[in-house]
Parts: sequence; structure tokens; C-alpha cells
Amino acid sequence: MINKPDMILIDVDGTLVDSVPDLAWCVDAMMQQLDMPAHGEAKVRNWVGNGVERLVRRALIGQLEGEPDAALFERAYPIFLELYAENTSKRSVLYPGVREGLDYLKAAGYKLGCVTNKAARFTEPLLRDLGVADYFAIIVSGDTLPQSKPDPAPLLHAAEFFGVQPTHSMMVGDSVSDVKASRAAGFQIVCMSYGYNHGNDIRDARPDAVIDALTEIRGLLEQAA
Ligand SMILES: O=C(O)COP(=O)(O)O
Ligand SMILES: [Mg+2]
Repeated sequence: MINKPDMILIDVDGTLVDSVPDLAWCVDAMMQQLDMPAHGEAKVRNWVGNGVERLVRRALIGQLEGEPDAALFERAYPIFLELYAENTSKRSVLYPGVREGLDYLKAAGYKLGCVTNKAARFTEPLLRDLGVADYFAIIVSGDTLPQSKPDPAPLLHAAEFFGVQPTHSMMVGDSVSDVKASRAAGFQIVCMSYGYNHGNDIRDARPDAVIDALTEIRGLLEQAA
């Protein structure tokens, strides 16, 4: 059972935005510049969610866990950053129902914030280019604070900004990091079924609810206590 929150914080990659087409394009362009084999979108999809630095490390070793050679990473990371700065929103799109869902939440008077592990220099242009930046009174990016999700600090930072208690707060996300951060912060957590969760079903992380489109949040909130 969901309790009606005063504030809702929403994740970016895999929740608002299907950003993998740009991220995978940049990963493969970087791999090509390094004379290494390309990975393609399906693999990159499983590596998104812990920030671009971690994504580059995963691409260099071709798997989720582990560390690349330090010198190779030092060469690769600036290449990726330059590519992604030019390709933040060229191929990325809002998921179906996102704009309608945000319009509903805004009209219903919820305090809205955005909490992502994406670095601020990419989050802000991406949300602006897709026309959704203005829904959010605060955007907490992966490098806004020393800690990022699954740490609860970015969520608590936004709650403090709005002067809202965690017990009156909800996070909407797509990955186990969103669930862990929400549980640690004392927030409710609703997850999207379609997002990126390293290839695992998000239901296994036991969020409070799972929805197939942001428009479905209306039904959840209108039934809430
Ligand atoms: O991996 C990233 O860059 C960001 O992922 P998030 O928006 O799902 O937190
Ligand atoms: Mg996400």
C-alpha cells in the first residue's frame, strides 16, 4: 500500500529517458578510437546506472564487475567525455507517458525533484534538450554531492531542500540503486518495469510498486492513503 507523498524524486536514465542509444554510440566510438572491439546497445544497457565513469570502466573490461588497467582508463575516459558532451541528447528520447505523467504530478501539486547518477554537465543539457528540466525545482546529479545512489545522501539532500520528511517522500526509479537509496533514506520507492537494472528484473529488489509507464503513477497515488 502506497502512502500519498508530498515530494516525488525521479531518476533519469531508464526512468525518464532512454539514454542508451547515445551512451552506446559513445562507448563504441571510444572503443574504435582505442582500437578495441565495439559492444553494441544490448551490452551497454546492462552497464548504465552508476555514472559515466563506471560505464567507461565496464566497457573497457567488457563486463559489469572489475577494474580496467589504470593507464588505459586514463586514456579512454577523456575520449568518452568529449564524445558524450557532443552526443548527450542526439539519439535519446523520453519514454512513452513521461511528459503526461509529469504534467499530472505538476498539476496535482507534488514537489518534484530529479536524482540521477549522471554527472551534472550531462544531466542538465539532456533534460533541457528533451524539454523536461523545468518540471524539477531541484536536480541532484551524480557529482552534486560526494555520495551518489545507492547512498541515501542525494535523496535526503532533496528532501531537506523542500523541507519534507522522508516518510512523506517517494522516489521513482528503475534500478536496484534506486531501491537501496530509497530504503536507506526511509522513502517509498516505485520502479519502472522497462528501465535498466543490469539485466535483472527490478521486481526482485522488492520496490513498493512497479509500473509500466509514468502515467500509471496517477492510479497509484489516487488509491493511496
Ligand atoms: O549511469 C548513469 O549515468 C545515470 O543513471 P541514473 O540516471 O539511472 O541514476
Ligand atoms: Mg536509472
